[in-house]
Amino acid sequence: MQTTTIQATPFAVSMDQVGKDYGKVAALDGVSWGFRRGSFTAIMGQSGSGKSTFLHCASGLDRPTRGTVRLGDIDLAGLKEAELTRLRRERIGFVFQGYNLVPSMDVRRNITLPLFLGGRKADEGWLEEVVHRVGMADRLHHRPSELSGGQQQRVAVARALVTRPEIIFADEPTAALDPRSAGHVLRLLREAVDQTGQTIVLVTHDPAAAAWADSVVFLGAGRIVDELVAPTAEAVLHRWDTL
Ligand SMILES: Nc1ncnc2c1ncn2[C@@H]1O[C@H](COP(=O)(O)OP(=O)(O)OP(=O)(O)O)[C@@H](O)[C@H]1O
Repeated sequence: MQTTTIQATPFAVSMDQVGKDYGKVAALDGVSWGFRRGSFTAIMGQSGSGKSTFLHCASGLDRPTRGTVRLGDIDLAGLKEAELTRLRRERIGFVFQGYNLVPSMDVRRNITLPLFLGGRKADEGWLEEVVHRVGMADRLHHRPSELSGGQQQRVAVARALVTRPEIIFADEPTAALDPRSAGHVLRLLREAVDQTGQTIVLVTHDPAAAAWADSVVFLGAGRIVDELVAPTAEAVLHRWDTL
C-alpha cells in the first residue's frame, strides 16, 4: 500500500532570487536562502551591504522587486496588504534596537499587545512561562519609563515570543545595551531556539552577538558572500577582515 506523506518545508522562511531596487541601486541582488526551523542565524555585513533591506523583505515588512519569499509554504507576494499585516502579527515576531514599547501601557499589556491586536486571548500558562523566562514577573505593572534599557528589551523579546511565532527577526537588538544586558537578551534568544525550537534571525554589527548564533551569513553589495557555521567572535572578526 502506498501512503502519501505531506512534508512541511524544513524552512521557516525561504527566499528565492530575491532582489530589491531603490531607483538604480540594487539593495538586494538575487538572494536565495532558507532559514531552517529551530535555527539561529546572524546576518552581518558592512554598512550599506543590504542587511536592513534583507530583513525587511524576509519578514514581509517590505515587498521585493523580484523573486519569491515564503513563510513556510506561503508565498508572501500572493497576499493582500491586510493579509500580510495579519500574518506578520500572528506568525512573525520582531525585536528592534529601539524596543518600540507603548509608553502608556504597563509591561503585561505591552507583552500581550500582539494578542490583543489579533483578537486573541492570552494562553496564561505560556504567558507566565515567557514572563518568567525574561525575568519580568515582578515588573508586570511597571511602565517602560520605569525600566532600564535592558529590561525594556527583555519585554520586547517577551512580546515577540508571546504569539509563538514561526520566526523572530531581531534588528540590532543589543546595539544600545551594555555588554551584560546585551548578553542577557542574546541568551534569551538562544534559549528560545534551544528550549522551544524557535527560529531566530539576528542582524548585528557585533561579532560577540553573532557568536550566539548557529551560523553567520555575510552580505556584501546586496548578495550573500559567505557563511560561517558554529561561529566564535574571533572567527567572525577574522572572516570580516577577509571579506
Ligand atoms: N528607502 C531607500 N531609498 C533609497 N535607497 C535605499 C533605501 N533603503 C536602502 N537604500 C540603499 O540600499 C542599500 C542597502 O541599504 P541597507 O539599509 O539595507 O543596508 P544595511 O546593511 O542595513 O546598512 P547599515 O548597516 O548602515 O544599516 C544602500 O545603498 C542604501 O543606500
